Amino acid sequence: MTTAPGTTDRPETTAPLVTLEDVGKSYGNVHALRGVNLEVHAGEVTCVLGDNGAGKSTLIKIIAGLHEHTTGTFTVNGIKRNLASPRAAQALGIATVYQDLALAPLMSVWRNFFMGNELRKGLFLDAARMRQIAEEELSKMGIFIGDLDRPVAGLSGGQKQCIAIARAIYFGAQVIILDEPTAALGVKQSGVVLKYIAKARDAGLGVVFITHNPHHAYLVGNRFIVLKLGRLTLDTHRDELSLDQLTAEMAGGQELAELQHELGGAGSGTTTDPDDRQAEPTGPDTPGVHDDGTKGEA
Ligand SMILES: Nc1ncnc2c1ncn2[C@@H]1O[C@H](COP(=O)(O)OP(=O)(O)OP(=O)(O)O)[C@@H](O)[C@H]1O
Repeated sequence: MTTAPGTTDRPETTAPLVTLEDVGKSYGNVHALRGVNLEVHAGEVTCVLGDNGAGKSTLIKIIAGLHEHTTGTFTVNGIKRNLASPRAAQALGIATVYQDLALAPLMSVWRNFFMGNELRKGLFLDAARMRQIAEEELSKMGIFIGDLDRPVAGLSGGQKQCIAIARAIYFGAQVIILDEPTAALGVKQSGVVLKYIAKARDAGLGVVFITHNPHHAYLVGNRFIVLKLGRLTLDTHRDELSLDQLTAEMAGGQELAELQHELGGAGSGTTTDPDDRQAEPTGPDTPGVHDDGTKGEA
């Protein structure tokens, strides 16, 4: 399985590739993001965790050039930006691998690898060169697919994610944003993808890894931010955070504790009447959750 990032060194002497400072985004009167800070450093994985509706997609879309932020500053390589399109983001070395991958299922592996960047020899596609480069690049990343003429539809979800990641790296990404790349995968395939995330990190890219899964995040992450209803509820470095703490944060420690109290009284009928709290058990604290409900040890 993927090894956790080997060092706790923080290469913060290098300037961040991407910085968001106090960034907000509103859709009309819906505040999807407020006051978000985030840094993406070369050779690090920044994990963005959060429940449905937390604002993860909005955050990706700002960095990927799909939406402009409404407040705060967004900086790429030290220059303030408001990216007008995904092409503008790509030109700055920011690549995004979406869940649906934008692969053409019936086309071959090598055609997909070069999709939109085809090599030509005169008027014709230079199929031999594209096939050869795709093979070399995939094997550099330790991805062995066999026959690159086969359509990508026949590949596993993990292999498809890896092709999309390798393609982004080959075409010059410095920052790669991965939108829940393990969400639809089983344990084994998730492991394959996590390995390539670690490889991209070790190759010096700045990786933004969006996920619901704290276990996956903790295997490869250097920095962790948790979003809840558009605000940051956690922003920390790996050496200041245990997996248990990250899991508790994701599970919504306080809410879970409250829910557990409510459900604990289910035998006498579920009620949220505050007067009923007198009947709550006065035994030991809820396992796994501290009084403040956030960073308990399981
Ligand atoms: N185009 C839009 N117009 C209006 N509201 C939007 C739009 N896009 C997102 N929102 C709202 O912004 C908030 C954050 O949504 P967002 O999709 O960024 O969350 P998310 O964390 O990616 O959720 P999920 O994991 O379900 O994709 C939600 O309340 C959502 O309804």
